[in-house]
Amino acid sequence: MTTKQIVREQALANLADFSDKQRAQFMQQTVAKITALPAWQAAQVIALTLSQEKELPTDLLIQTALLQHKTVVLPRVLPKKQMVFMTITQDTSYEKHKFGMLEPVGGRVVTPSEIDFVLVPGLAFTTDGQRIGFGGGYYDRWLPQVAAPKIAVSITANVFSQPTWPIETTDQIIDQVIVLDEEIDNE
Ligand SMILES: Nc1nc2c(c(=O)[nH]1)N(C=O)[C@@H](CNc1ccc(C(=O)N[C@@H](CCC(=O)O)C(=O)O)cc1)CN2
Ligand SMILES: Nc1ncnc2c1ncn2[C@@H]1O[C@H](COP(=O)(O)OP(=O)(O)OP(=O)(O)O)[C@@H](O)[C@H]1O
Repeated sequence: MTTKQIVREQALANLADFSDKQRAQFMQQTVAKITALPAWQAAQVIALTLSQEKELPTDLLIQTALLQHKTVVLPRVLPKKQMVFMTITQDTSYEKHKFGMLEPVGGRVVTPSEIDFVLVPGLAFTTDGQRIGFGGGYYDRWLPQVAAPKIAVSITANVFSQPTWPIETTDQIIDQVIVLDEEIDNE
C-alpha cells in the first residue's frame, strides 16, 4: 500500500511520457469513445473540464459537444473546496485561477440536478471506479449532489485492478473508466 500522493506523482509521470502526436490521438479517441456512449447521446447538459497541461486533452470533446448543440458546463472553484458549473459558448473567455487552471468568465450557473453527464477528471483509477485527482477533494465533495452518469478517461498505465492506495470514506466511485489505446506510432 502506498499513499495517494505517490500514486498521483507516478500517474503524472506516466502522462508526461507521451508525444504531442500521441496526445492528439488520445484526444480523438476520447471523442470517439465518449460520444459513442448512449448516456452521452441522451444527455443535453454535459459537465466537462478544460484540461490543464498534463491532463488528457478535452478541447476537441468540448468543441464536439457544442457542435452537437449540447449545453456545456465547466467548473469554477469556490472557497471551502466547492465548485460551481457555468455554461459556456464558443465566445466564452477564460481567466487563469491562482491555482493554475483556466476558468470560464460569465455564463449561467447550473445546478447539479440539471446535469445529464459528467466527465470526471482524474489521474489514476481502478477498473471498478475508484479515483485519484489532483488532491483538492473538489469532485469528492461535488459528485454526491449529482445523479447523472460519471465517466472518466485514462491511459492504461494509470488504471489498476485494485487500489494501491488507502481508500477514504469521502472518495466517490465513478460509473465507468474509458481506457485509451496507445496506438503504434508509424512515423
Ligand atoms: N482541468 C481541470 N479542472 C479542474 C479540476 C481538474 O482536476 N482538472 N478540478 C478537480 O478537482 C478542480 C480544481 N482542482 C484543483 C485541485 C488542486 C489544486 C491545487 O493546486 N491545490 C494546491 C493549493 C491548494 C490551496 O492553496 O488551498 C495544493 O493542493 O497544493 C488546484 C485545483 C476544478 N477544475
Ligand atoms: N466530502 C468531503 N468532506 C470533507 N473532506 C473531504 C471530502 N472529500 C474529500 N475530502 C478530503 O479532501 C482531501 C483531498 O481528497 P482526495 O485526495 O481524495 O482528492 P482528489 O480526489 O485527488 O481530488 P479532486 O476531487 O479535487 O480531483 C482529503 O484530505 C479528503 O479527506
